[in-house]
Amino acid sequence: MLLGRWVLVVPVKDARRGKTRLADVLEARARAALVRAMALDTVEAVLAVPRVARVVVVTADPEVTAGAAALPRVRALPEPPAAPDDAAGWASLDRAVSAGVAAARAEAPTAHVGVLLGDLPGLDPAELDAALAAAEAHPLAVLPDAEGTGTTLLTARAGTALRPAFGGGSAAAHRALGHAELVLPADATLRHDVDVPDDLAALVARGVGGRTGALLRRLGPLG
Ligand SMILES: Nc1nc2c(ncn2[C@@H]2O[C@H](COP(=O)(O)OP(=O)(O)OP(=O)(O)O)[C@@H](O)[C@H]2O)c(=O)[nH]1
Ligand SMILES: C=C(OP(=O)(O)O)C(=O)O
Repeated sequence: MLLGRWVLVVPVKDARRGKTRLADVLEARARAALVRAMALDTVEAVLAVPRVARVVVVTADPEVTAGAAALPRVRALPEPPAAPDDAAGWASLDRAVSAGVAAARAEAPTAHVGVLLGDLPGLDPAELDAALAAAEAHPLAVLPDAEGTGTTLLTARAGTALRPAFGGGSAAAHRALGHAELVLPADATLRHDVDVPDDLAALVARGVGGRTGALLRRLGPLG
């Protein structure tokens, strides 16, 4: 039985290729471990949201797949095959998101669908619950990241098609595609994805827990 009316799609890049913008402060193995820890912490926070019935994780990463599949109400979907235009930029992320949305719609045709990026390890489930409640007022909605340029959450109500346009400037691109902007304070955990070393430092300063917190404590001072 559905707990809520939402299915959330969480895309996670193969950890061995992820978070390249953290390369100055973390070596490759630590970075891959961080991508995995952040992704699974994000999924666990989503599972704690009463409005969310199920989660679809789209990834080519074997450890994220195994970790996600071990969680209740989570389906791990393999990354769709690459296409020639992937090298040009964000096409592979949009393709992964679209595959996840299609799977969500096939599993639960009457559910609303949300896409949440998989690098929000400090996420407060109550904030996501409130944002999804607000999103229910709109056929399509977008929540910009803390800088206001990217997207952390993209939603489509049941029966409304979702066309993703992730990548640089995606908040404006999603608004142009008809997504109503959700308004949350700039310090909302839902707006704070981890992209660059300063984001990681801010996360540590706020006192992140879970797998990500344990890993960062084990790794010691960054850089
Ligand atoms: N499945 C899938 N997820 C992706 C892909 N590209 C990005 N993501 C995920 O989308 C979210 C936002 O991506 P970014 O912030 O650019 O993360 P990233 O690509 O690991 O970081 P950089 O290498 O620093 O650009 C993260 O959860 C990524 O894991 C992709 O091609 N496939
Ligand atoms: C892909 C995106 O994420 P980021 O800005 O975190 O790279 C986006 O915001 O569309």
